[in-house]
Amino acid sequence: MPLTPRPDVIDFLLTRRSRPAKTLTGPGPDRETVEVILQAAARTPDHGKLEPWRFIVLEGAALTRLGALTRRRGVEAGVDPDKLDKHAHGFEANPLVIAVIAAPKPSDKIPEGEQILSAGAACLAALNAALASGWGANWLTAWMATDRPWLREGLGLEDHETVAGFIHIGTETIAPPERPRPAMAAITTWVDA
Ligand SMILES: Cc1cc2nc3c(=O)[nH]c(=O)nc-3n(C[C@H](O)[C@H](O)[C@H](O)COP(=O)(O)O)c2cc1C
Repeated sequence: MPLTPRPDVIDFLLTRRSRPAKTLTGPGPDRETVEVILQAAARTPDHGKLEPWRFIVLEGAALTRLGALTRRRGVEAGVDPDKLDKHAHGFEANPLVIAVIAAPKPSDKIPEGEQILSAGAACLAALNAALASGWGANWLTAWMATDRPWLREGLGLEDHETVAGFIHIGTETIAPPERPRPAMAAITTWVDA
């Protein structure tokens, strides 16, 4: 028996569009909504059920603290000052950020690369759940996602952990124009023999 078609979901997937973090403002979603977004993120294909990801929800003073850390550590790390301002501003100006942590587990069977792919899938699921809940959202990384001193001081990550994505969530101020999408024929090969 075929699955029940969900044309509303297909329509969402074919029209979804991130909202740039720099265009988001407060308020952000309430806790109940964030919990639904996290549940959607955790319902992600995960080979071997290792749960190679976890979530850190950042709000209020935590975002102010991470903005200040980004400015301080970025200067130490030699990041371009204009870029640094953009990166810090993303924390300071957005009401809520979910850090999706890639936390690969030791396994003889599941390669670490597959575990990182699963963390990326969790990022997209969180992003799509936020958009589908009516919030502006953007998946960002930048240098902070892999900078050990930033990750240790900012989020208390262990050495094997990195940030697969910072999912910035807030209220949309302007709808972005559509951006060019791939020419499907150029990226698709049909093989029947
Ligand atoms: C892993 C990953 C990291 C990203 N990091 C950044 C980033 O640091 N800065 C940025 O401007 N866009 C970044 N992007 C791009 C945006 O999230 C997004 O692809 C773009 O805004 C268009 O999204 P849309 O296809 O949902 O409209 C990143 C995307 C991915 C998949």
